[in-house]
Amino acid sequence: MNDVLRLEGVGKTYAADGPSPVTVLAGLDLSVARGEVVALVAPSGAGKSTLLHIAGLLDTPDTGRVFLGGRDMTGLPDRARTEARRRELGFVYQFHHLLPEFSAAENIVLPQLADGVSPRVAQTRATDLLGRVGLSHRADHRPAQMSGGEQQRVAFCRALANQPALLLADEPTGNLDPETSDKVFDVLMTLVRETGLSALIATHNHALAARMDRVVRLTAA
Ligand SMILES: Nc1ncnc2c1ncn2[C@@H]1O[C@H](COP(=O)(O)OP(=O)(O)OP(=O)(O)O)[C@@H](O)[C@H]1O
Repeated sequence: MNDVLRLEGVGKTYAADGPSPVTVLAGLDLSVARGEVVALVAPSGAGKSTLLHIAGLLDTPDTGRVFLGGRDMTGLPDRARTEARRRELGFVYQFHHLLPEFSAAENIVLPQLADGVSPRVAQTRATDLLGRVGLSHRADHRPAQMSGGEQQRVAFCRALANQPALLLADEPTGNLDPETSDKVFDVLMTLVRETGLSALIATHNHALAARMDRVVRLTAA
């Protein structure tokens, strides 16, 4: 079994016990193979964020199962889910969410220290990643001293610093102008390919989606 992520028959209904329940996902099957980059394309409201939250172990489905690296995550206690999330997943969002009072390098180092990586190894990884995204010269800059595209490139480095098995990205270049978005997306794809990472990347941009290995379209449940 070579899937990094597998969702089997996943369903989610909000306020299932309320007067007007909203079924967002119903019987959804989805998998990401090792080394595969999958685009998730969905009209607004179709459940893209809900799906990424479930895949990212931040939310639980009402029905179905979630496997990470072949291991069934369904029904695991919160602590085990948090542990799996930290060890196996990297997240990138539309906004960078970098810590404003720390430099680019520190933003990449700190989460690693929290995960028990030694300061020397954490610093080496940060230096390597910043070099890969062309930001060696910005290592000591704080987020406010960088452009939007640069901030997002640092966020990519942070997501990869713990060497996750799977990257989950929600509109990773969605807040950038089209030209910058294309360039920054190139950087992300190069980084993903060079590291052999598997990824599930949500985007509204069909041209970007077409550059991934496979496109999964989500329709309203
Ligand atoms: N906590 C909640 N309680 C009730 N309904 C919710 C909740 N969260 C989301 N929904 C509803 O579920 C549907 C899907 O939400 P979701 O955020 O997954 O959509 P999305 O596809 O990510 O949309 P967008 O691309 O616009 O961000 C929406 O109709 C939303 O109103």
